[in-house]
Amino acid sequence: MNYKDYITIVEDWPQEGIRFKDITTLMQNGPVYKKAIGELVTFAQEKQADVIVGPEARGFVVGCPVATALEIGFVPVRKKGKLPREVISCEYGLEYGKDCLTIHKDSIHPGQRVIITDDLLATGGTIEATIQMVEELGGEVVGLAFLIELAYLNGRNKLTRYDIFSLTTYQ
Ligand SMILES: O=P(O)(O)OC[C@H]1O[C@H](OP(=O)(O)OP(=O)(O)O)[C@H](O)[C@@H]1O
Ligand SMILES: Nc1ncnc2[nH]cnc12
Repeated sequence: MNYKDYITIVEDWPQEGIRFKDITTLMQNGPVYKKAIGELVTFAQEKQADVIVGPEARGFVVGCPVATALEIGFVPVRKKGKLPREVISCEYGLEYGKDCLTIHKDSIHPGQRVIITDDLLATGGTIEATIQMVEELGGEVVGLAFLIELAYLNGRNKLTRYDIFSLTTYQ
């Protein structure tokens, strides 16, 4: 399966110079979406994940189906001001801008094996911030799983301690 056939590249969006990888066209194709999620499920299963963590918003469309397939929990990481109970937070930089992520303080139990999922690894800022919060709560990050990796932004270099799985890579 060549997943790139189902991902749409949008030039100069959301700003000039960015080649945006739009996964909505992949998600619209039921069998392809299912196959993509299935590959991430296999990775999470091999890693014996206890819980899946995913950052808003596209991390949800990847992480939630993986969690339900494995019958394990899903923990949302959200942008500041969205989670209703006590949180810890972490600032991070993006390919286009910067932001602050949060996670509920009681969402991860010490020693839990955590897989972090997202649609795309770019600079690695989002995942680095997510890892920092999961580890602060005592979780063990046993793997990182993506649909897409943008190799030219070198996100991997920030994440050398972790096992990374990506379905398709753009050079
Ligand atoms: O590796 P990085 O440089 O951190 O970039 C990758 C992140 O950027 C995008 O999310 P975005 O913050 O645009 O939010 P969205 O999912 O709500 O669209 C994408 O879904 C990843 O989470
Ligand atoms: N080029 C890109 N396409 C889609 N999502 C992104 N998130 C960060 N960079 C991105």
